Amino acid sequence: MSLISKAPIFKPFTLALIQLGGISANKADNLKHAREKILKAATNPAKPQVVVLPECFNSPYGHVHFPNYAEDIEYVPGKPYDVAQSKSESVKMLSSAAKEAGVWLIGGSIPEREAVSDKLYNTCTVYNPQGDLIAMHRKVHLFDIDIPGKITFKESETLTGGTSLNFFDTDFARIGLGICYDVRFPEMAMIAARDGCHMLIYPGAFNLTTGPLHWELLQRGRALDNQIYMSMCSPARDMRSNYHAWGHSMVVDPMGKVLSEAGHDEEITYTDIVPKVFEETRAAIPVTKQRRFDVYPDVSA
Ligand SMILES: O=C(O)CCC(=O)C(=O)O
Repeated sequence: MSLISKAPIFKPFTLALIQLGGISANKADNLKHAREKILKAATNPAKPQVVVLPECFNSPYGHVHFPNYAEDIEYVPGKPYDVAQSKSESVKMLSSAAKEAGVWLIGGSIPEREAVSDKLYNTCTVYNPQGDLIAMHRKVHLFDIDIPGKITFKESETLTGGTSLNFFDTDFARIGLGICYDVRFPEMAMIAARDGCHMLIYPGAFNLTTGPLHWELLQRGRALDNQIYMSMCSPARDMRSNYHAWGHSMVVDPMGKVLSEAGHDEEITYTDIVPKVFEETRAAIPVTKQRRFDVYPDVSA
């Protein structure tokens, strides 16, 4: 018997992705700018219920920066969290912005330092419209790649990978969390879908080598494999910074159709998420009921 609680009934909602620009070495400026954009998104006539920030929104992206920007969050899943006592200035800002905006807020990601172990993580925190911190995801798969002559990146120089898969329930959907490179691991998305998630939302920051080839393909793949909504939110591209993000924040429906795509500058996109497409896709192409676990020896139902 599954220990996972029953997912909420899927109802329509609107999703805002903040493709944040101007991320600098000044954390206070980054937090101020992110806050302004959250409030701007929430007051748009589209009236989004969920607002998302990109990966590493409060610091420049790079393993050398993580130790200098890391914050102590001390969130224990399932336990109430007292934001007023938090040592994290980013958590305080995100909580107050979610409350003021009255939205569910997926707070991109920030470098986190776990005080007890002194380990660093790339961490996403989630807030309800009352400003409570209600979920957290530490990037599980670290971005360690080496494409000769193009890009070498090694998050594991300073970061540790998370050890849990995470989702949260709103009053209109169950939403699974991941961060950027996590999208390359179909097992993670498959487990989230089988745990009842209606949508996956991953803050991310692809680059100019893998972005053009893989950003859309991976999201459409995860969406179609699992007949689920999928979205990734990137920072805007800044050619003056050391890391050039791909941009193109995106939402894909369960048929694999791209519903919205940003360019590469700062922009907020608004997308309506409609349960009908989720239900119709699963009824028309019933792969979720046709799996042959009897012939997949390494995977169990
Ligand atoms: O997988 C990729 O190509 C990019 C991943 C990435 O940028 C990240 O994990 O931050």
